[in-house]
Amino acid sequence: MTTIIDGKQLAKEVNAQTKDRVAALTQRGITPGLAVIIVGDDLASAIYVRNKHKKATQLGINSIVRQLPATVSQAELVAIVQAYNADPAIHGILVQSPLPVGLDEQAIVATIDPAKDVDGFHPLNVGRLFANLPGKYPVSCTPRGIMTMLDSLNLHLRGKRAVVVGRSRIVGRPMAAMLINADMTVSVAHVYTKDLSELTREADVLVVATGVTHLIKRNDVKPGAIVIDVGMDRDENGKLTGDVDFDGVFDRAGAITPVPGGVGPMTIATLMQQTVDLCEWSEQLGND
Ligand SMILES: Nc1nc2c(c(=O)[nH]1)N[C@@H](CN(C=O)c1ccc(C(=O)N[C@@H](CCC(=O)O)C(=O)O)cc1)CN2
Repeated sequence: MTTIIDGKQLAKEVNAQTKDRVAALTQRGITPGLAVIIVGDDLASAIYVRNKHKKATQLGINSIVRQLPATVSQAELVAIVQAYNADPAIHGILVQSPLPVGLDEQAIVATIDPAKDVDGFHPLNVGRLFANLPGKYPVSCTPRGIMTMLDSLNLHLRGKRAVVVGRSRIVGRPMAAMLINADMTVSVAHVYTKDLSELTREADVLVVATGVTHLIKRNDVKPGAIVIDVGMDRDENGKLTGDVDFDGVFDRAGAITPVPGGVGPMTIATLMQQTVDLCEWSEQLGND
């Protein structure tokens, strides 16, 4: 029987733990602080940022949302990041992606203090992840949330085959690194990959993050595979759907994430978890 991996329920469990950790910090006179910078008027980004603010506030995190006009200059944006870098009440800083055309997102992310890089996008933290360095550092929230989902299934990942479809900075690349670090044999497919279906059919764990509606169909999936859908696409009726044809794949997979209600809620829960990690690490309170 196929397991539907309930991201909403798992996010609730992660958030409950985060709330307890925030309460313990608050008792010691420390409140985790999160600064979210959003530039321009992209509707989807505005909704995601509102959801982050709402969740952070519910958990007792001090959340600051800095809304900036699309006309803000690169230098002004860098100055704002630097001010949060210097603010001891702020433990996590993120710049909502995408930024309007004309702003250099990579350059701005590189000005975030790596110890406050709650998205795990700073080149230093990306390098640490890819080198599988020991120690405490933030990593990209969506793939970290997916690793939490895989952990919840109590699988034996070592030596199994993983295929990641998509090579984005936010999901595909860090996902591949985390799966390699979990001792899986990992392939990364992308728009130039030939015979995609031949590759995906080998996957014990298939992660799809392409933005192509229903790219993955029943015959692209190995029977019993774990299928993780990171897609957030709109079908012809405007309904939210994923990169995987859920109805076609459902009874062939061993476990599968729905869209909505799968990976998305885990991204925000992991962001909150990581804000508290950064706060604890800065106070040297975190466990190994
Ligand atoms: N700085 C960042 N920018 C972006 C990130 C990120 O991790 N850091 N990820 C995405 C957007 N994102 C968070 O920022 C995000 C997207 C979607 C969801 C989510 O919960 N989706 C719901 C459905 C929501 C809907 O109905 O539209 C779900 O899947 O159930 C959470 C976070 C790009 N930018």
